[in-house]
Amino acid sequence: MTEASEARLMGAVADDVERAAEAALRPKRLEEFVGQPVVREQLSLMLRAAVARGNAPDHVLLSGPPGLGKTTLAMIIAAEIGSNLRITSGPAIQHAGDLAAVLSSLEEGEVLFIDEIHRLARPAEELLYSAMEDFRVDIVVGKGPGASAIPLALPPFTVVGATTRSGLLPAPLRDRFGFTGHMDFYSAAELEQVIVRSSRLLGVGVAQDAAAEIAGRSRGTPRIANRLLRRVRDWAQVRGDGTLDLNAARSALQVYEVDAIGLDRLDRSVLVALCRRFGGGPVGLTTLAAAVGEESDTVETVAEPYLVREGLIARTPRGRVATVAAWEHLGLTPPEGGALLPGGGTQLSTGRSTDTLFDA
Ligand SMILES: Nc1ncnc2c1ncn2[C@@H]1O[C@H](COP(=O)(O)OP(=O)(O)OP(=O)(O)O)[C@@H](O)[C@H]1O
Repeated sequence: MTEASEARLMGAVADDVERAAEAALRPKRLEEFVGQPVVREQLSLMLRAAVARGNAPDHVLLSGPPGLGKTTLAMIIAAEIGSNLRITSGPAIQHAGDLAAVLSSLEEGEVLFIDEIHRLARPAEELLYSAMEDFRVDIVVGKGPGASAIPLALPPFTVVGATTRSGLLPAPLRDRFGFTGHMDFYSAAELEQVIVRSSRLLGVGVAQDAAAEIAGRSRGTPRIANRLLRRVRDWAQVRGDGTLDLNAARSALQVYEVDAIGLDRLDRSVLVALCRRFGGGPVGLTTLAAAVGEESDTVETVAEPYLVREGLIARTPRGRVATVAAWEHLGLTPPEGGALLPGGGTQLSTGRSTDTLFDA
């Protein structure tokens, strides 16, 4: 085995370990789900009403950045209505036939979770329209002029779609969801609750100030909060006395290069490239992503929403721009008369939902 393939294999094993660790920490019921009070209340009402009527609930669309709990909520929806969850994703369905196979195997009342639904291939997306609206699909048999469509009735079921890019969903698909939940970044207090709950499940105690420290550096994201908690636990076990205290939290986060406001390597390399290489911008997303050696999609969906929310960068019609706060965060002096937004861009850091940012 070459070094590169060995490294890939190790990466895949590490991913599996992380996924298993994540799965163990997922809340199973709505009442255990921390934060997102609006989505939680709306969903709770809808699910209870559907259960009381004995119907499959309306289709649900969940939108927001990665790691905020969309998959977890899909699992909770199935659990709350006492049904099965079937999981697939937009990129996994390349042909309408793939989707037809999934749909025709659904049983009454099941929940079909389609992750990254904005990445469904167009023919599959069109097939989904009739499946969602009329619980029917037309299976096309043969090709060319001799092709015919055989209608197939489906039992009632519920689609839960998840997307990091709701702006990319075509209107006819978006309209077929009876409920849309916009997931926002979590507050530090909510993340603290997530961390305390997870540490209980991991069988370790975490000091309140350590939980607050981890929460403050988790980029508003429970997945990151749980991941950092596990790294702090590693540090405490290997270099400390096993106690998850403030010293362990700070030391571990330093080792893992998570800075005081939670920016990680990718976030910082985006900021550094923007300020140092492009003089603060404006610069196009593709150029910026190439400069940090990442896919545009990764920069746009993983790094950017949080940097925008923190008022460190702004999206303008001419490209991405570093704000005064970004230069200050990197310990650099902003250029005189550069393309900086007034007020360090802080006007973008308040009151805007993540969805607006994505759709901007
Ligand atoms: N509200 C919450 N309360 C407690 N833990 C949560 C909550 N939301 C998410 N988590 C934890 O964060 C992890 C990531 O959540 P999940 O996989 O549901 O995110 P996602 O939005 O589906 O991400 P992606 O879009 O990347 O698939 C899960 O392991 C879960 O334990």
